[in-house]
Amino acid sequence: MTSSAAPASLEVSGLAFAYPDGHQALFGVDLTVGRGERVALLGPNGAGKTTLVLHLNGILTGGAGSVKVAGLPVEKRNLAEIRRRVGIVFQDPDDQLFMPTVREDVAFGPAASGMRGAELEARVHKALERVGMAEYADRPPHHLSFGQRRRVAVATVLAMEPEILVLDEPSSNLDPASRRELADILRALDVTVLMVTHDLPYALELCSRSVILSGGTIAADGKTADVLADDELMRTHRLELPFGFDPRAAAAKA
Ligand SMILES: Nc1ncnc2c1ncn2[C@@H]1O[C@H](COP(=O)(O)OP(=O)(O)OP(=O)(O)O)[C@@H](O)[C@H]1O
Repeated sequence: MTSSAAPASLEVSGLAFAYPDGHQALFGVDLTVGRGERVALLGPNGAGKTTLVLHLNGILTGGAGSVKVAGLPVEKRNLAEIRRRVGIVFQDPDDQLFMPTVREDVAFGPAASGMRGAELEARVHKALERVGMAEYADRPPHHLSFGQRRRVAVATVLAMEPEILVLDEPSSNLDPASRRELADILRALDVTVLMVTHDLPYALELCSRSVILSGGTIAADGKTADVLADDELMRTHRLELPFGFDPRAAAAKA
């Protein structure tokens, strides 16, 4: 990288972390995600994926190594700015939606950062448009379907115009049509994406690059079709494709 190039969206270096009970969940993780990349973070249960994600916006701190978001270190003194830059969409949209209307939920983050008036209104409208939910702005979130609530949860994060969008199991509990609609929405975004998922076809559909985290270390990092087609790698890390799914053929068709 030349000195004039923009810093990567995410640079994790040598990140190691043990929980207070002594359980070591990460052992020296290195991961760089360039601006505009969409990367799937795969791995079996207990691999350390959530632990890694919780370090990206400083919910967890205190381990060894470093995390930088667009060049800014994730440290206590920077947390307000880091939380603006790292948008995490959790698996359950109801963890993120708590206001009386969709509009107020999407406005909450930018308003908390001091945005007001027409600028705030425009920001909210743009975020809702990006997820195809502008016409639902005045609805209470609990009157929406699960898939619609997930899209609004994505909008609450997009409204902060984050450097990186982190999605935890974005396809979970979605019917096939909602799953496809969300994929179209995510593909159309011009934002860096890190997607944690057990849904391997969805990873292939959305992310050209996949990283396997297993036992707290990075076990593979490459083109998604190549990672998924490596039977031994997949078996070793307890990753299973749906019966009959051929990742190379699916990638060629996409
Ligand atoms: N608060 C905690 N205290 C102690 N150990 C924890 C804590 N949270 C998670 N762990 C342990 O750390 C390891 C990594 O957990 P983590 O939740 O990061 O895995 P994961 O890859 O996100 O798993 P999953 O796919 O099941 O969500 C696991 O062994 C887990 O039991």
